[in-house]
Amino acid sequence: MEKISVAVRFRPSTSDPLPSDRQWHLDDNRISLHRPLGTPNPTSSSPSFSFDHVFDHSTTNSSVHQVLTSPIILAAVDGFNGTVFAYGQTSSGKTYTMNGSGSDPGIIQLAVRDVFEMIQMVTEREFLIRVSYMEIYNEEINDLLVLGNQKLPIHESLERGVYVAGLREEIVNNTDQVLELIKLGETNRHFGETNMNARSSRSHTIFRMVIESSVKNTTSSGDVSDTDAIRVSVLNLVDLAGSERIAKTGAGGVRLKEGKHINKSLMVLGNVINKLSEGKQRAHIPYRDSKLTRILQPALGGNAKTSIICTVAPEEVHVEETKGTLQFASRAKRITNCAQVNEVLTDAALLRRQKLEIEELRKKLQGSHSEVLEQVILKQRNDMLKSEMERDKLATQLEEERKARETLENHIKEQQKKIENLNDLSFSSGQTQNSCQVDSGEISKHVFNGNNGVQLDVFKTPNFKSMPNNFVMKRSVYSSAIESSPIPDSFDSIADEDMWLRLNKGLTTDLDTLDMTPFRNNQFLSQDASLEHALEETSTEETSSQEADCSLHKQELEASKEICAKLENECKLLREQNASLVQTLSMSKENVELLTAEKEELLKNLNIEKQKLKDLKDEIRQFSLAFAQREGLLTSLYSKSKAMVENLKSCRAPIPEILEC
Ligand SMILES: Nc1ncnc2c1ncn2[C@@H]1O[C@H](COP(=O)(O)OP(=O)(O)OP(=O)(O)O)[C@@H](O)[C@H]1O
Repeated sequence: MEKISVAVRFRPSTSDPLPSDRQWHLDDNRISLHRPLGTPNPTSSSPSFSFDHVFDHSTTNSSVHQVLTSPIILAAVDGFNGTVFAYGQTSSGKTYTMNGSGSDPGIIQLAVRDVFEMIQMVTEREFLIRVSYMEIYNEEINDLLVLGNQKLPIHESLERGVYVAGLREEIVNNTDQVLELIKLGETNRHFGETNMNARSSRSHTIFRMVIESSVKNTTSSGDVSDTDAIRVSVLNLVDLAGSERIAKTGAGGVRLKEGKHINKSLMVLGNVINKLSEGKQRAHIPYRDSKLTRILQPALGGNAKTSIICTVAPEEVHVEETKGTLQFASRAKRITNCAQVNEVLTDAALLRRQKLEIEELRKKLQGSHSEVLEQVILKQRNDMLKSEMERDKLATQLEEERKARETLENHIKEQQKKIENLNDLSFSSGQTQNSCQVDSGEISKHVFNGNNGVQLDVFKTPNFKSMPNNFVMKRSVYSSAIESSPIPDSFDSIADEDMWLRLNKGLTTDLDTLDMTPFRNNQFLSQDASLEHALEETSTEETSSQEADCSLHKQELEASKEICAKLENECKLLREQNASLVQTLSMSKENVELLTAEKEELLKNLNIEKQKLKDLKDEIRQFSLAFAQREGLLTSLYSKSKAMVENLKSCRAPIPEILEC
């Protein structure tokens, strides 16, 4: 952000001051109006003013340029827009300042010379300079370089901003070429004689230089960098028509009409300056109220470095107009512009940058796609591992269940066997009981008969051999009953039952190996029968309990079978899931391969495009150079031809046919 630079320039007086005259006093950069005898005028209507620069009547154009406009020219060569305009009442020296005289070249000439000198010094860039020259006459835009190219419209576009459509732009290569064009433009410009100025500008003129530059030898790597950008800056050098009082200028007819247009457009300029000087954000600035302000819009509060030279007449007769100019200048001083280097991209560079952007986006897209794929694959792998672990766990559970089932089955088998055995035992014990009853009858019969032979039969060891298993069971029950049996009277050679029990407690022994007393034997037999009965009862209880156990185990087995079936189903599902995951994984891999192939193909195409672009750019550069040369030649030929025609006309010599054509 920078303020507009404002200078005030006093032209030399055209008449000697009278003693009664108020006079402008210049002190450094301050201006104040003094009464006769040099005392400052104390009235508030004539305050003192200060500006960036104040030039007195003796200052040359060259000095003004040095101080005020030279920095703007330098900035324009660097790519900043620049505008210098001269503002002031009629006959105050605007045209003199901008166009100069034979001995004192004006700002325009000096600026043109500076531009070419400066671009010579910038060796690392190549420049293309175009110039145009237009006037706003009676609120119409005319091309000063092409006769008849008049009433040009103002257009606006995003790329070019506000521009005059159809305005001729000449490509120029040196100062002389430009000066020739300016001379040509001057001949087409509207001047008129008024009471105030014998050669009064009746139009606002805008001499414009468009300075384009790019870095020489741009990189061939195809990378887009700052070197691909082209700087395009516009330098406007404006000579405004002067505000005038009709009474003073004595204008009438055409001059009056011109004067009205001039004053109106200057008033709009004043309004724009006023609004801008207020510094209100978002305030409406009436740029569109005149063609002048519309064209100068970037220079007024926009993207440009701007200097205003306010020219004033020192004579007492013009004091009010001078005050008005100084007030205008004071307001303009408050305006802030925001200049920046204007860089544009060539079509080729734009295309290249866009291609790169697309490529970057594509890479990002592919990157993100492959990242997503990788994540999917990772997730699938994790899922697969999880399901495998679950499957293993389930398989282990299944195995355990199987083992448990087998154990249960074995247990059940054992239980069943036991039940069968118990059944057998109860059956056998029934038989044994019967046989015992028969034996005891026989015994009693034999005992009562007193038959020794029979006695021998009676003392025969009972036959338990047919149920050895049952005997073990019987023995255990039997042992508990024996604990309370009385001690036998005599032991002799017969083994005592208690002794036997004490000695053989819990052991399976064949009773056939023992000798027993007949009484004891008999007692044993009767005890045995009761024991058999107890045993039968016990085994019935045990059987029923074991049957209950068995049914419980059966239920458990059924439940276990169900769990097994469930687990098998889950296992099957997991296997299926696993298979589908493997399939998805392989599909993802295929996708990745396809994308990689596509990417490679795109890269190949991109390289081909890059090469094409490079070739195209070379062609464009060559064409531009050839075009510039051709334009230069044509312009100089045109200027020369025109000069010859003028010469011939002045000599009244017949015009050669070739030139007439
Ligand atoms: N600084 C100066 N030194 C010498 N002569 C000057 C100076 N300024 C102006 N003059 C002379 O004053 C006269 C009027 O100047 P000029 O035509 O430049 O005024 P102007 O402001 O352009 O007027 P208009 O608005 O009518 O075109 C001219 O003859 C010019 O040579």
